[in-house]
Amino acid sequence: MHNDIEKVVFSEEQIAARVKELGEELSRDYAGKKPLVICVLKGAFIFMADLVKCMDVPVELDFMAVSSYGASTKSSGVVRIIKDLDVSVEGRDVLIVEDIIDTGLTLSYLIEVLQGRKANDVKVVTLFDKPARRTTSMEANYKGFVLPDEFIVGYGLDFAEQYRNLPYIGVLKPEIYTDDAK
Ligand SMILES: O=P(O)(O)OC[C@H]1O[C@H](OP(=O)(O)OP(=O)(O)O)[C@H](O)[C@@H]1O
Ligand code: HPA
Ligand SMILES: [Mg+2]
Repeated sequence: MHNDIEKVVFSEEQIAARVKELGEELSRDYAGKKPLVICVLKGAFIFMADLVKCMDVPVELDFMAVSSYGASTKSSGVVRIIKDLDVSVEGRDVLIVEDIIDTGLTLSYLIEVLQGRKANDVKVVTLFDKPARRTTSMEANYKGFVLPDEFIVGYGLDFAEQYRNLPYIGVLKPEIYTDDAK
């Protein structure tokens, strides 16, 4: 285990098992369709890679980068598009892949943008959901795990751009956070 980690919340094996279940559910629901699967960078990159390997339908992939957290554990409340999609979503069945829904600001912004671009259907799959911190009415269509109000890292999720490569989900030791801990 990494020295900065206080405890492991989900092991690599627990995550893999849940991702497989989500992939199977999505394969059933998208049977006969060709969804445009959108990865919300950077946090969702590992989840997206593992999830689409468990989806047994033809998928097209694209990537979008949005950011609201910077080097803090709290959302700035301002969502910025850093990298836009390469393809048009008009008339497409879009599946947004997120690592985590916290305040819901990132996703409510993204959904509004994609609906404004006339997607046929916009659904959301998130690996983690922290409903206690919601400031919007955002609800995912598919979710992996529901979490208490704890800042997590690993499996794509960062604190100040670190720890994304940990294969498990963990909570950092309190001394790792600087000014905005808890
Ligand atoms: O529901 P919210 O409060 O909006 O928080 C969730 C979003 O915040 C994180 O991204 P971040 O903006 O930190 O960028 P990153 O994916 O590059 O880490 C996370 O990956 C989600 O996209
Ligand atoms: O718990 C979290 N960890 C990492 N990034 C995040 N962005 C929102 N919530 C989190
Ligand atoms: Mg992040």
